[in-house]
Amino acid sequence: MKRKCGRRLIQKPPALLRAPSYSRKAHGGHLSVTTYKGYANAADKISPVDVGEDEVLGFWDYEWFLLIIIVSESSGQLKKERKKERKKERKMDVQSAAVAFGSPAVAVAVVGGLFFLFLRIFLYSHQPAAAGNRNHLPTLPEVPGVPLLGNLLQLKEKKPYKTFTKWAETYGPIYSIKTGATSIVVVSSNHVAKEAMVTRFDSISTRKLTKAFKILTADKTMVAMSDYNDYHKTVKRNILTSILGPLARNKHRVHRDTMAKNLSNQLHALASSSPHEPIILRKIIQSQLLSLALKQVMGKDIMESIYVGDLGMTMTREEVFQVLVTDPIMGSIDVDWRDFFPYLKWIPNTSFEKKFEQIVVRKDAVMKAFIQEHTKRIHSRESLDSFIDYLLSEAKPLTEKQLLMSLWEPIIETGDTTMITTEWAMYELSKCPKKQDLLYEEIRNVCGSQKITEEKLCQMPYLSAVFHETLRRHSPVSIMPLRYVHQDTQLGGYHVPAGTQLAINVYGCNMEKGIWENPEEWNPDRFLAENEPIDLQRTMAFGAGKRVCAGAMQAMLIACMSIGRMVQEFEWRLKEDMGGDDNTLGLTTQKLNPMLAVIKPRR
Ligand code: HEM
Repeated sequence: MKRKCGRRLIQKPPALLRAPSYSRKAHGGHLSVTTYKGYANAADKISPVDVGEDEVLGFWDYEWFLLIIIVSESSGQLKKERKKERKKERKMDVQSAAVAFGSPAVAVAVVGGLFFLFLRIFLYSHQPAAAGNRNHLPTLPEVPGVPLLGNLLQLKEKKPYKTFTKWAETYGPIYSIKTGATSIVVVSSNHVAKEAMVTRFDSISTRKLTKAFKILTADKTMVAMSDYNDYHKTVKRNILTSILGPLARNKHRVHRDTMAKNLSNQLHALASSSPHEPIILRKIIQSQLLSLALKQVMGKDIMESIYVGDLGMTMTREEVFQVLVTDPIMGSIDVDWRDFFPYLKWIPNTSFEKKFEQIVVRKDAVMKAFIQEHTKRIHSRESLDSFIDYLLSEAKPLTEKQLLMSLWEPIIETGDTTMITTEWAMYELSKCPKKQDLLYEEIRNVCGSQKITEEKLCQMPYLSAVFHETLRRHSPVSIMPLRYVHQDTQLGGYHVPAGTQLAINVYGCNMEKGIWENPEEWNPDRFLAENEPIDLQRTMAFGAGKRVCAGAMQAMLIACMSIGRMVQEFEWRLKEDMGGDDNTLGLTTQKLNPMLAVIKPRR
């Protein structure tokens, strides 16, 4: 068969060679392929734009044509030749072009490129083995894959937690897979996950980030993505002292109370202006969480919009949320094939890098605009007592990059996972009126005619059960950011060699049949059987051990107060046809379709 050369062939592989690919549309649980086109131009629109099928190559397209790309990218000489050839004759393939044009340089480049590639693969796969299995423990069960690609072709979803969970039924709670040249140990059991995060922490305390995460986190400059080292301890102390620790939480109580009040006011306004129209709860919560985070971090919320000087444009609150929270979260599930083939990292993947750099440029531009606003307030001698004031005065000086990341981190952490939990909880309660009634009864018994307050939360076991069951059934972080095994260790009775990556499949842990009865069912009652207060680490949703979520208490207070207040004041029903809609989107498990609910104020 005569092959056609260049982009067309790469973009449209023959049907048989195409991997059983994911759909490119964001419907019915499939993935959407979006790009952030035009970010280089400051005046451009912010929302991600759907692009046509031919414009974007999915990772699976790349797999099959990896070798072609390698050969062609491995030589600058070849690149030039190819450009010339494209102009002259689009139909010729690389090999035949070398012969047809009689260019020995191209042929040499092709052979040289291949030789170089295979040498690198050989050297990579013959690296000295790790220290060895001195305890003679069994080696991990392996999920069979294919040479070179390992299990990549079996991982069709970008968020493979469901596939990992299915494999656990065959290969057990801990097994190993290969993604290209990288070995990953997957843990889908509560017990083994805790062993990894607590008992064996000393051997698994670092991270190896994907290219996307490296760019987004300015190479581990965030608390949550850093290695466990002195930098981590400094920035974690900062965030605990100023926002998340017990004293800081008390200080920010006023902002959480204001959030609950504003949420209620906004819902009442909507219910009275258009009582039969469904509301999109997500938008309202996002706006309130942005206010709360900005008050904690910068000392002040923005009004309707903010001028972002570096981009030369004014952004609305929704656009700010998009740039600071949604774009980075949605962007970070994108895969750079070089993550799977470290010996190929010398090959440029400029479109991928550019896309992430643009996300970072816009995020940093918005954060700088907030800092400028704050500087004006310093000059006008306002009394200031927020996270930025703490970082600028009391804490160990940070570089500009570290300052920007430190300020941004609580905004994205507050804006995403807490919103996801609250939306899923309200979705489940709206779907099941009986459970909603039980919660309403509890609130009425405890609060009477008073508004729900944080002090009352400890008297409401059903509300707590609703929160924890939502974290279990819809774990916002379905797979923990990968950890790196930096010295030989053991897990679940198996030998785990240094150099392995570790994926803790939180979704799998929370679907473990031996621990949870009918795990697919959302049923808060399962937490009521326990007589003691619910352990925050019971569902693994916040992680465990030294890297356990530092914002768990804040998340619980915000989510429980919001859920409680919304059920106390309104009756919630899903808009028709919204049932059975469990699909998710993004790095965290945001509902694919925003919840649409009709609300009726309670008397
Ligand atoms: C329901 C909401 C939340 C969930 C499910 C959640 C989940 C997690 C998880 C799973 C980790 C551990 C990652 C790992 O071990 O690799 C983590 C870490 C962290 N989270 Fe959260 N989180 C939530 C809300 C928040 C909030 C609101 C904040 C702060 C504003 C926050 C701040 C942090 C920080 C700073 C860390 C890093 C802790 C460390 O590495 O020492 N989280 N979170």
